[in-house]
Amino acid sequence: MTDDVREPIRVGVLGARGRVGTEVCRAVDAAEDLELVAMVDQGDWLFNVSDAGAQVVVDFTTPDVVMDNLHWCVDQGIHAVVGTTGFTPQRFDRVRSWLAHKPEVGVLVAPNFGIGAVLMMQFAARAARYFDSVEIIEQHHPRKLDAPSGTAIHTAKLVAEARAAAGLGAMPDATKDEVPGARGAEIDGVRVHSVRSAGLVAHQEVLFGTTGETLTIRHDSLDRASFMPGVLLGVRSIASRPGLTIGLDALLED
Ligand SMILES: NC(=O)C1=CN([C@@H]2O[C@H](COP(=O)(O)OP(=O)(O)OC[C@H]3O[C@@H](n4cnc5c(N)ncnc54)[C@H](OP(=O)(O)O)[C@@H]3O)[C@@H](O)[C@H]2O)C=CC1
Ligand SMILES: O=C(O)C1=N[C@H](C(=O)O)C[C@H](O)C1
Repeated sequence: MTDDVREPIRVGVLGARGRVGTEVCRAVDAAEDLELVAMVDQGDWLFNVSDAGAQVVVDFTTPDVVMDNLHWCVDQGIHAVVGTTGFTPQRFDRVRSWLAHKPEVGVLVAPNFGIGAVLMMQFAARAARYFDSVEIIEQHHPRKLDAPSGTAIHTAKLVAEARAAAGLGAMPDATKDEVPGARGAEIDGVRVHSVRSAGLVAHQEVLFGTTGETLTIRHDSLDRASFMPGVLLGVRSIASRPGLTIGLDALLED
């Protein structure tokens, strides 16, 4: 009989002193099958991560530094689980080009690691074909750097794809006179409204309307602990998923 005792996965955290990074360090530290080997924040030496033998990096930093971090991880052959926002189709293409030289490396970029948020996006995509109108209202804490949120942008893209596949055209809207910004930002033809207020964490409503009825799909992250089951799932899965994975959806179906 052999003992099936696996070595813990060695994890480095980038953005370790940030709001989410702090929570990630706590969650990794508390997991018996994971070992927190490096905590790196602004001004720290990135090579601490490779020196510590990290197998997986978790990045919750800022949109302006995440690409350099990710490029470094791929070059080092370290898998990456990324929650930082700011990803565009062009950025994803760059990540794919780096991975072409390191086909064994896995990178997961998820706009939202909350399981409820993933379901909210899936439900919104499913509902989209049945409604003439849809608008997204995202609400976040006031220290957030980007607007709209990555989750709102991703939701808008999913909804727009579903509407296009169903042959739906432009949404009804008679607005002629508009104070700039009053109708929100337009992402792939979907209006997105961003609220920033003290007291909030991360919240989103997708509001659908058609003749005589509306449907509101709402998700609330009331605590950053809500992102941790998704982050840990990513950390445990990414080594067996070489290449680029976008969104948590595929991992939830494994
Ligand atoms: N996908 C998801 O589920 C979620 C994604 N997010 C996203 O994660 C990101 C971080 O959010 P949040 O934790 O609230 O932000 P914070 O500003 O609290 O944390 C970011 C941290 O990264 C640090 N940092 C800056 N540059 C570097 C660098 N080069 N190397 C390492 N660390 C660095 C910052 O330091 P300093 O403050 O000194 O600049 C800060 O401590 C955002 O893009 C946010 O939208 C957030 C929640 C969930
Ligand atoms: O900055 C945040 O807080 C969050 N960022 C992500 C986003 O932009 O969608 C995920 C979540 O909304 C929290």
